[in-house]
Amino acid sequence: MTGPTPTGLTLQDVVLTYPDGDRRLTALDAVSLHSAPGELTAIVGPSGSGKSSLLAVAATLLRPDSGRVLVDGEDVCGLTAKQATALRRERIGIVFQQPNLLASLTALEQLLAVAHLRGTRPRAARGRAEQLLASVGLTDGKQHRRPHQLSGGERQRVNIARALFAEPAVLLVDEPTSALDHERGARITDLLATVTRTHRTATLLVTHDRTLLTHADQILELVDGRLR
Ligand SMILES: Nc1ncnc2c1ncn2[C@@H]1O[C@H](COP(=O)(O)OP(=O)(O)OP(=O)(O)O)[C@@H](O)[C@H]1O
Repeated sequence: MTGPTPTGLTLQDVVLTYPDGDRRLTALDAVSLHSAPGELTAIVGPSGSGKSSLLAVAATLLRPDSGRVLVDGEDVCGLTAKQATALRRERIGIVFQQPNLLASLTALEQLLAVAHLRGTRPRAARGRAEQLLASVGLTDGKQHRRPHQLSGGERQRVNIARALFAEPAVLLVDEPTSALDHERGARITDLLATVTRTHRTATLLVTHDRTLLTHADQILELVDGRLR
């Protein structure tokens, strides 16, 4: 590529196919996009259009058949499984549809578990975890509650704070509001826009609900694996 190395997340001509009987199904068909640090990019599209596949490729969970995925200018498609795991831990925050929190841990402990995996010193980790939870609105003792003692929206906030713990360059978010009513969904999308700006993440947000996208910097539509 010519010019300066792009920061944030870049996909170049990404093709992804799945086995489909004796043929192959093309889930992503020459997809190119760029999301800069501090930019919220929304991906919308009907069921089966390839949204989850796109996030999986961006997360290095699936390797594309061809094309390139760059995180802060580094091509991540050729990484070994071990390198890809390290990249996800250090550079990529992932927020799944259903908050996959550990039932026995409090909100604070969910973040401290990440800190432990990363080898962050306990005192520094605790301060940072408390600050992050406060920044997503979890104060007044809620940081000491377990998932079943929190609302769906609050659980999703813990999920977002946890994904931000490593100060990732890229934040990937898959239908974060599907289990929430419209108002709570809108507040989560507002929060994602705010953290994208303050943490300077290149954020990809997959959603089917266009009414939640008032804060997106770009909205890309995926149809049959192609971006429009
Ligand atoms: N593991 C797989 N093996 C074979 N085909 C798959 C696999 N995963 C997804 N597909 C197919 O790839 C296409 C894209 O699927 P994908 O899950 O990325 O779509 P999506 O836009 O996220 O859909 P939804 O909104 O319903 O979650 C679909 O035709 C789907 O059937």
